Amino acid sequence: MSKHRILIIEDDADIVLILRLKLESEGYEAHHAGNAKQGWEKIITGEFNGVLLDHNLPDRKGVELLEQIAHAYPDLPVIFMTAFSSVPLAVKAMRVGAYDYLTKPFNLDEVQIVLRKAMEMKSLRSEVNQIRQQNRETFNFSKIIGRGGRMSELLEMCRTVAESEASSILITGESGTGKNLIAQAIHYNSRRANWPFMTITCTALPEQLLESELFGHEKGAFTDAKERKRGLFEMGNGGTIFLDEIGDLPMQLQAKLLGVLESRSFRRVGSLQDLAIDARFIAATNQHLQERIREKAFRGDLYYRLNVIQLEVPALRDRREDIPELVRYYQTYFNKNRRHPIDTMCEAAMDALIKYDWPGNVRELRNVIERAMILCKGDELTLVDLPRDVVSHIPGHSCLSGFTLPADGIDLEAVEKDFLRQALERTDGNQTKAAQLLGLSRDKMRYRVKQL
Ligand SMILES: Nc1ncnc2c1ncn2[C@@H]1O[C@H](COP(=O)(O)OP(=O)(O)OP(=O)(O)O)[C@@H](O)[C@H]1O
Repeated sequence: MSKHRILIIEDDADIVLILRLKLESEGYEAHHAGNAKQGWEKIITGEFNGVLLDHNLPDRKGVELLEQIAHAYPDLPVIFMTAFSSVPLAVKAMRVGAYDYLTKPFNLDEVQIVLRKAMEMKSLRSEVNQIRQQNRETFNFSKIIGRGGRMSELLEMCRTVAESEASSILITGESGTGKNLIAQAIHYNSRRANWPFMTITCTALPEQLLESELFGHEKGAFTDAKERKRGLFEMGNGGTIFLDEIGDLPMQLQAKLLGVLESRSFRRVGSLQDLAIDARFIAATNQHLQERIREKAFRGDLYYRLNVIQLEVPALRDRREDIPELVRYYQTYFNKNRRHPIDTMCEAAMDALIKYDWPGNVRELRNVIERAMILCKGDELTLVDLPRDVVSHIPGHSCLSGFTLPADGIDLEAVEKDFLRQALERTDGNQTKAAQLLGLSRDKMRYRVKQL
């Protein structure tokens, strides 16, 4: 690991020497500038991890240079040093962007502690920025596949909603249609992107646990509450709270959630103090909430409160035009783990996928492609690589070849040879075209012709 480079901007040679020795003994690479002009020149030409900046420099006040550095290099931690224990000056330095301050005469251990914390903060900050960047890429709208009419309309709406201030959104659609994906894309493309995206599945927990997951609790609020716990509402403050399977939220919690949405505040279980919340709520369900309202299992008022904006994700069978693009997307995706890529799918197999009803929607399609890529022996996905359910709707699926086995059987090798010969005759010996007629890869065709 390379050493952290620290720049000392200080005109007092004794202090520079002491600092230099201390920094070098702690494994830093120490550099020095004797005035503000030199210091600035070094900063713009060298990659520093931190700066120790004195206030009383011969050519300029340190705090002025600090302001300039903080403006141009907001991620560079500057530790401000002043000879006097001047509280107003230290406050000013912190206000204009110092990471911390030291008053002279300082204890060298203190210098080391402050520097170490600054380096940790800098590396955490760059890690956070990297994760944020990755999330923005992963949850970009362009990663949601489907350019057919219904999907592009929906995605357009999602983009608009993401940029808006809409405080509650309801996403409906069958299981596996991509509600989760859409909720995350909305968050990471909104002004809340740098704040948390908190998610909870309302079916996953018994009522009391769910309540404390959402609201948090005070120490002693119930028997198992050994410590104070921050809930999802508190941790997601500033960001987005995604309530998946909202249709299964117990009635009592529905009333409490409605209270939170209306008052924009909540209380930890066992507390009397209201805490303000500024978050966007996205709820998702694969149930017909209006039916649940009729069954008295869901509150109408909560439904209307959540339903300010409703995004309805179509089932895959209602947007079959997107299937080829999704297949290509997942083939490319699963190719990443393979030594020999499988880039194509025969027409008959694609046709079967387009005609299938996809009760599990995109999730099921993804699994089907993943399985097919594992089972496939050639360089193209074919009907035999698809699960029985998916091909069962093809007429005569039990004999995908379209030929029924005669009662007294056949000579399989003779039949195979015969078909190979017929295919080659029909294509004037062109093996590539003959392979296509037989639904074979070129390699398989070549192998069989050799055997013939
Ligand atoms: N349009 C899409 N493009 C690419 N991948 C998608 C798309 N829609 C869904 N997926 C993928 O399908 C899988 C299921 O999606 P997701 O979990 O978002 O569905 P869901 O509607 O929230 O399901 P459930 O109701 O079961 O929670 C995920 O792997 C997701 O990445």
